[in-house]
Amino acid sequence: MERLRRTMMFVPGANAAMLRDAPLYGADSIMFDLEDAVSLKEKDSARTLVHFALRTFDYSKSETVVRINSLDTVGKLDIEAMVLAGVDVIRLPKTETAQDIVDVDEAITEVETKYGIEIGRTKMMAAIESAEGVLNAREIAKASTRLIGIALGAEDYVTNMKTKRYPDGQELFFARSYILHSARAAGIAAIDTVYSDVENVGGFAREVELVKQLGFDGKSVINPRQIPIVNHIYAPTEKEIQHAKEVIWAIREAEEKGSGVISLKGKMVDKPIVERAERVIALAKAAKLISEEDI
Ligand SMILES: CC(C)(COP(=O)(O)OP(=O)(O)OC[C@H]1O[C@@H](n2cnc3c(N)ncnc32)[C@H](O)[C@@H]1OP(=O)(O)O)[C@@H](O)C(=O)NCCC(=O)NCCSC(=O)C[C@@](O)(CC(=O)O)C(=O)O
Ligand SMILES: [Mg+2]
Repeated sequence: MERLRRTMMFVPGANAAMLRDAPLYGADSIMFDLEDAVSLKEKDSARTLVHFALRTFDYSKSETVVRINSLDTVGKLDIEAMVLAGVDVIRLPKTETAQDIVDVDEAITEVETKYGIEIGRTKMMAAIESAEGVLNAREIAKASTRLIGIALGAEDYVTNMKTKRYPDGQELFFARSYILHSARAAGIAAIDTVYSDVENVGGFAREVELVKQLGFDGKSVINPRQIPIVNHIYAPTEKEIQHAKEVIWAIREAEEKGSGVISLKGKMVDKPIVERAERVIALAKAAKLISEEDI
């Protein structure tokens, strides 16, 4: 079953208390930041802190992600420390081209080889935060077999586009759509950007509704208070769960009879409908609306 990534919570790498408490909030992925949330003079100490946090604290209920600095600054040092600490995913910020991904992939391979770690164990994701990055998203998404997803970084993106973020998100429509299509074409996850106004719960909820409707797997969040809002919006309704169960029961019955298509209450049920039903069940299990054994 595909891993759920409804929430990917940024945790500033230089903040020891936040690193310690991060697993308490139930984010699907915890994203330790060594890039923009860390000042230049704290880069080395943040790297050491995150390395030891990964080796010390129990993050096993979440996927661990580290946002590194670019390779032309201290990115290689970040990669070595994080791969050695066993991080699940390295996130490259401000990805502009497929070559950026190939370069990070090679740097990871070098470290895995040096320390006898299985080649390919460390996964990658790319954050796309500029016009150039968006236009190259299709190639970026297919640039490495390590890639588990691509994400929009809207604060940098709107700056590059000489605009700002508006409540209705129209300025992000092309970037969101293109990133989403690129991810789907490559068979990887698409993660939407952060919503920086933590106090604006209504605005955040509207944005989550929109990106869920578009098809994003989930959203980057910056504060634990945003996690239950995303989980609530991504949770299927009782009616959706019941329908998904009926679809799966119907297709199981059809398969027993040697058929891949069946009619349920007058509507055709085939492969894409079954796939959607399976995602509803996975989301319902993650939201603990049904038990693991239920279906
Ligand atoms: C926003 C705020 C200052 C609010 O503080 P407040 O203090 O008002 O928060 P409260 O709610 O009062 O906190 C209640 C309790 O939760 C703890 N707690 C809070 N946040 C926590 C957390 N993240 N992790 C663990 N613990 C946390 C806190 O320590 C407290 O613990 P305790 O004291 O024990 O009760 C704070 O959240 C925060 O710093 N967020 C992270 C910001 C960050 O990482 N920015 C960089 C990534 S974006 C970027 O770079 C743009 C991007 O690149 C993005 C892209 O690429 O997508 C682009 O271009 O768009
Ligand atoms: Mg950014």
